[in-house]
Amino acid sequence: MALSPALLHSTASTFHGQFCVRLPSGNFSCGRSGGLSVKAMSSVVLVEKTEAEKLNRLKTAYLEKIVPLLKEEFNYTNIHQVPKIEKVVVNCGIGDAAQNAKGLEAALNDLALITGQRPVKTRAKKAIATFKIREDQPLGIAVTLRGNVMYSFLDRLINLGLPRTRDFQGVSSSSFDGNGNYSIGFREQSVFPEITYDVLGKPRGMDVCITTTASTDKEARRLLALMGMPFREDLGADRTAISGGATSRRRDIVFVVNPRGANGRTGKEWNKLLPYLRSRLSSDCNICESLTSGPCHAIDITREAIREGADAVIAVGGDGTLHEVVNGFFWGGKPVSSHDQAVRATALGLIPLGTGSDFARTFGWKNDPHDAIERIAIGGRSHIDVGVISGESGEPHYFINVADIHLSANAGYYAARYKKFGNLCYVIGALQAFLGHHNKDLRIKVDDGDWKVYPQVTTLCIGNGKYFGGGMKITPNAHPSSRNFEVVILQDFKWYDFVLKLLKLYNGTHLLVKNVSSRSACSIEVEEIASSSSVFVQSDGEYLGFLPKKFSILPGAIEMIC
Ligand SMILES: Nc1ncnc2c1ncn2[C@@H]1O[C@H](COP(=O)(O)OP(=O)(O)OP(=O)(O)O)[C@@H](O)[C@H]1O
Repeated sequence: MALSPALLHSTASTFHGQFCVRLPSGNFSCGRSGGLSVKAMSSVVLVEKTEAEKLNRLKTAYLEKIVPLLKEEFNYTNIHQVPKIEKVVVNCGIGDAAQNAKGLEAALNDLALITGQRPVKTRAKKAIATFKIREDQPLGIAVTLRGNVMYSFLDRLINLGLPRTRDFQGVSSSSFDGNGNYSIGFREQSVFPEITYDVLGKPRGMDVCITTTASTDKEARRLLALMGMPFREDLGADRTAISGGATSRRRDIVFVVNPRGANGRTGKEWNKLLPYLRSRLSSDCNICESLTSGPCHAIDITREAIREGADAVIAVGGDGTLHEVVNGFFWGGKPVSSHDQAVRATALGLIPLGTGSDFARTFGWKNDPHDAIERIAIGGRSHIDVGVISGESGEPHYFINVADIHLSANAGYYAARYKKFGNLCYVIGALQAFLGHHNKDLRIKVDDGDWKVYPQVTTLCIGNGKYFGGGMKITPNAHPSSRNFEVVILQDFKWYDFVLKLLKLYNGTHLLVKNVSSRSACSIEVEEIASSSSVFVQSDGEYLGFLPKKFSILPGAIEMIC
């Protein structure tokens, strides 16, 4: 089951959503500036208009962070398909309402204090003599919340009410109604800080029904979990800090740092970044820093971290470091798993600090490590696809961004020698690769189709991500959560074609150019027609040997911190 980190964190002391309430008696209960202001004067409760119009922080988190996450996770094509909370109905049954007018009034005031909106009385539809109920007799109270008042209530319910519940073990995932609506019952309303003991009348239970626009319970559960709803299953297996102080667990995060990345810049940037990273993450996370000692060391560090049950392994460096960390997620053709079956799957994270850092570009991530740290702090996860390459012999090899064959692979090989020139290294590498380059006839089999001959192939790229070569948008329609690759083949290109079409290659409009073809595929096999063992293959910018090779997609193989 996908586990669900909350996107908001708060404790009672840091919470800013409390109401400022004037009680019927004329006393004020505690409130803060910045919270939603509610007046409860002589039985009339009003949310001040200016306050009600302010954007609630849960609503902001929903719009800015949760909507994109859900859109990607459930592959919604339209923003209107993303589920949202439509309304929250809070109701409270009062059996003795007819005999106890004061009790009814007290319950009305309590619910008004908690929700910020005046409840209505719910009445009997018909008389039942056995229970001494007359028609139209008040039996309870209810309030329907929408908009900002609803978000404000939900925020306090999740971050204050639930964690203050006695012996709280998390809420049940089975209380969905099959149509994406969720209900929770409370034994006492005193879990809300607005109800002080001297104000508290008779302890009363209440039911909260959350109506969402989700069409399935799974989507609704994910929506609520991202809002911070502490589901019991997540608490059991989750090492993530769930919002609300009482239930927080610390995450173990392993940072795999390549100090030699970007010609040594990664190591220097990392040292500057560490104090900020510690101050931002150490309240919720155990931070483990692991510097690589040489090529392939990141693979071993990652495997070890996953076996030890790390919540996330973060690659700090370029695409080469990310590539090694991704390979560390697998061993002997299978995913590596933790010794402890109860912990959630280890997520992959990235602080892009390399020369090209092309994988990050697919997600539109800026080259700002502070943004990356923020993503790690929030901890939102998405399943992403991974490519697997198998050859004639040896272990399968994994890639996350782009695998490519022939000219571009040669260019990458040469570019590695000129990393000190930054992104210019790819241009120098490409020029050098052209010296002595010959286009090759290749035989290609896509998915379960027939083998076909592609004459004069200059380069063939298999994209899980969109970019390579320091920002060249080579497979513009690829996306790591699409469950397939985009394969782009350039045929019969001369060196001057690259010069003339360079701009198109960088901005991703080259697919319309003559001798360029593109298609999606879940697997592709490539071999030379006249075997010369000279057609070079690289994956994520790393050397991988020669053809023949088979490339297959592993849909949703890794959870990535996005
Ligand atoms: N301690 C180390 N000393 C030397 N090389 C290392 C060390 N640790 C890792 N490496 C190697 O450095 C290579 C390049 O690292 P990385 O991808 O992080 O930087 P980059 O090449 O500058 O960035 P990009 O790949 O995004 O262009 C990797 O292939 C990795 O094997």
